[in-house]
Amino acid sequence: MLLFVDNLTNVDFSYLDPERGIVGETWLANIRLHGALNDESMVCDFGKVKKVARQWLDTELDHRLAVPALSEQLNLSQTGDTLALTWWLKSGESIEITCPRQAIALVDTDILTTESIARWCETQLLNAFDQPLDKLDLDFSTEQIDGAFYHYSHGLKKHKGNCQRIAHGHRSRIDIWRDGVKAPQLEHTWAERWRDIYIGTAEDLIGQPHIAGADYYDFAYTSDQGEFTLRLPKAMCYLIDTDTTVECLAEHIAVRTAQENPGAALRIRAFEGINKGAEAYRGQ
Ligand SMILES: Nc1nc2c(c(=O)[nH]1)N=C([C@H](O)[C@H](O)COP(=O)(O)OP(=O)(O)OP(=O)(O)O)CN2
Repeated sequence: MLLFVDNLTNVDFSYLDPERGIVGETWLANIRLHGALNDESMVCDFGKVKKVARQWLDTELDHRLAVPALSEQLNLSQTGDTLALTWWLKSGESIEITCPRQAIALVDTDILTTESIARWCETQLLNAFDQPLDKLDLDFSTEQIDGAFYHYSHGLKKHKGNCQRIAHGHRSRIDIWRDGVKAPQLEHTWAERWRDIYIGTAEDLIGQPHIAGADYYDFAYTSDQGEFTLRLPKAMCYLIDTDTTVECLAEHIAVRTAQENPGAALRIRAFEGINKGAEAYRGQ
């Protein structure tokens, strides 16, 4: 018998890609369990399926940076609870991160895709259920977005929860109205500006080294979970003067769009992942 739960949960995280760098993602998880009926005539109680699978995904993938542990482009070392990694990009540039172990999902594959991450999750999720199952399938899908969206990564050092991790991210829709009319051109400007971007807070910038012909930004902060550092090519970053909560991002988009469109009445609706976000206004 096959049991399914669609839209089980969504995971907001980032992953390392050889060309795109750090990619912020929001994926919807769907699960299928194969097994015999128990004495309640169920493969597994839906309540238990949701609780076990959501808890595992929330702990092991959500708000982490997923790293392909078997890739030749990765150098990884662990000292105590601190992981240090260098990710070599196809361009020859690199990304360097040090952070607490809990901020990273080490996926035993050489390339990260929806499929390879799903297979990794399936193996471990099967063990998370304290009952025999013949098979467990997981698949990830993305939100259907007709208009513009961007993938961004960030870290909120003041957040008490897992958003303090320096490189977790989101796939987020952006809606903009100019003088009361939907403005796809302005939305696409932001989608392009924030395509696969790391949005950094200027006060977390501790250096701007020039290494082997490339310009980098160094970010660092200490938060409740420990010390975080991140070095990445300047071209993969966008600096803002505030924290990077979605409230601040909506406000930033409003300010810059107003500067670029003097006199326009603007309504900015910025999402963080799926179904949530913040609005900011100018000239209304
Ligand atoms: N008002 C705000 N609250 C939070 C913000 C924010 O910008 N403004 N940001 C975050 C984090 O960036 C986090 O990544 C948000 O992810 P989310 O998965 O939605 O957070 P939760 O864990 O609270 O939600 P789940 O439904 O459990 O996934 C947090 N808050």
